[in-house]
Amino acid sequence: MEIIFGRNKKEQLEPVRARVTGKIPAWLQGTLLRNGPGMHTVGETRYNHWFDGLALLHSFTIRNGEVYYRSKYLRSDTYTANIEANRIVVSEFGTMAYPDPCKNIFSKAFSYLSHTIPDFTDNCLINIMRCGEDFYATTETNYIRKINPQTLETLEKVDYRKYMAVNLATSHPHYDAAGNVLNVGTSIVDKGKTKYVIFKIPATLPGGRKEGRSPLKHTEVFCSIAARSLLSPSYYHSFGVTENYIIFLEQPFKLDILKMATAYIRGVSWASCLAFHGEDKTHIHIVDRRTRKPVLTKYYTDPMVVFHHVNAYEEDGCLLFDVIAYEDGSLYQLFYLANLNKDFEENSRLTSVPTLKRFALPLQVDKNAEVGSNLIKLSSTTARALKEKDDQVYCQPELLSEGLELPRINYAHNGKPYRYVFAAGVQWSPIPTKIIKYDILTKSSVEWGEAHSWPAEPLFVPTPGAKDEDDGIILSAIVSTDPQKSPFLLVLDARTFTELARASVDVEMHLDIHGLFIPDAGWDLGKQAPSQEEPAPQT
Ligand SMILES: CC1=C(/C=C/C(C)=C/C=C/C(C)=C/C=O)C(C)(C)CCC1
Ligand SMILES: [Fe+2]
Repeated sequence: MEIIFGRNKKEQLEPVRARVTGKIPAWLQGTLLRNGPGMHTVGETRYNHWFDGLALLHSFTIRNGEVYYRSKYLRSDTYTANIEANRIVVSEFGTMAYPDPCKNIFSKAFSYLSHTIPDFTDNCLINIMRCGEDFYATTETNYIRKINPQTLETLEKVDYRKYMAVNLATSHPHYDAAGNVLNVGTSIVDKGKTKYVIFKIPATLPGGRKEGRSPLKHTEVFCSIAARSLLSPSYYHSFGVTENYIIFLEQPFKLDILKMATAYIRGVSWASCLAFHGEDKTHIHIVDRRTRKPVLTKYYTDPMVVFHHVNAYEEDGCLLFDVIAYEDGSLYQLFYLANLNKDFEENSRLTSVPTLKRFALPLQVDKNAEVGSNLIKLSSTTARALKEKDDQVYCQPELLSEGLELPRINYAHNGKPYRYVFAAGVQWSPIPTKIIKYDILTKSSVEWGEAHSWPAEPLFVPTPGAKDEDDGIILSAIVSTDPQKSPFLLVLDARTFTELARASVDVEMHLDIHGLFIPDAGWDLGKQAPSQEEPAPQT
């Protein structure tokens, strides 16, 4: 297992042609571009956590039934500094690094005092974001790196702080029909306040694109939500949107800012500054996209930890949202490389199973409704929302399914009613062994799995002109634990989950995290996202 997780992967700079068996649909032309950690050892030094590894971009270009694979390390400043020093010199999630080993405790104290909130890494290893014509590798810090999606070359380093006060931002943005990006970041102790900042990056610029003009310069703050605590904002990995609302969970999985400010001098990692507070609630914030203001009702639910929102939509005056929830914050613990060794089956047992849960929130709370009454009258869900005193609403979710992670949907249904969740199947271990299509309507699922095969996040690509939600294909990169078996790109019929084709490559492929598909014939943005351009704010 160590071998698969922790061994440094070689780049495949020249595109290699894959061996295709089966038949790739003729309409499927484009590039599957994905990101994930590929190098965990630099010289004699080794990262502690799988999320620390240096970003390795890889792509499968599908053209006329053929598939070409290539990969390249993101030339982040972090990568360059590490390679030049031949050791890890930049801190990551689970590894604190010291650029100058000769520094004594006094100079360490000085660098701590001069950087209360330190300069974070630009090792953007989690996802790929599309911003108009441009593509960026993303992580959760204030940095993103522009990349060339064809050659996988690394371009500009973008610091979100140039455009707004955010120290962290998710690697799971949403896109509207026009391709505008909506994302959330955390602004830590800025002008005495800690806030969750919802921001928008326009896809296009007024007057069109000209050399040197970036849509990022036109980033605007859409709405801010004050954190409940100045020094312990919640950690979050994604958020949800419907046509008219944004859903943000302020969960009891929190970053301790004082611990972070002293982590460097104490010699501990950022990960050690994250903690689950089982005694706290999960606060559900709803922002109205039309007014750009938070809804005043105080919705909350039991303590939980959510990394991935699946989808959300509005139905009969209610807001429904689906998430993959855990009962504690133990998931990230399992990805320490020390646990991902040959005994990983015993070491890496999830203490809480990822559970697909549906929440339903009443958008209007009847003033005359009795305290304790259920405000949800929908026949489509058993989720409840109990009225409490002082504008408070306690939400009890419906449990839909267990053992799903890395959820994807047909993005044309994002923010709208939908039926299917495509996800990786995980049970007691965090490693996916199957790909699942879960049908929310019938509460049934179909699966794809093969011995020794670990699938990556399954991505849905719609058939051109498709009417049905599941009319399309699923793409997933499959890595094998059997050294005799080459990794391959799997192409499934999304309707039946039968294999249409596989494209095998004789390379040592890494396990990746997230990515996107770029169709060759331009990206018809209108078909990728459902909602319309936001109206001007009403002030
Ligand atoms: C470096 C760094 C961070 C990195 C977090 C990362 C890298 C998270 C990865 C999460 C993944 C891959 C989740 C998958 O579901 C923090 C904690 C935001 C804050 C401090 C600096
Ligand atoms: Fe994610």
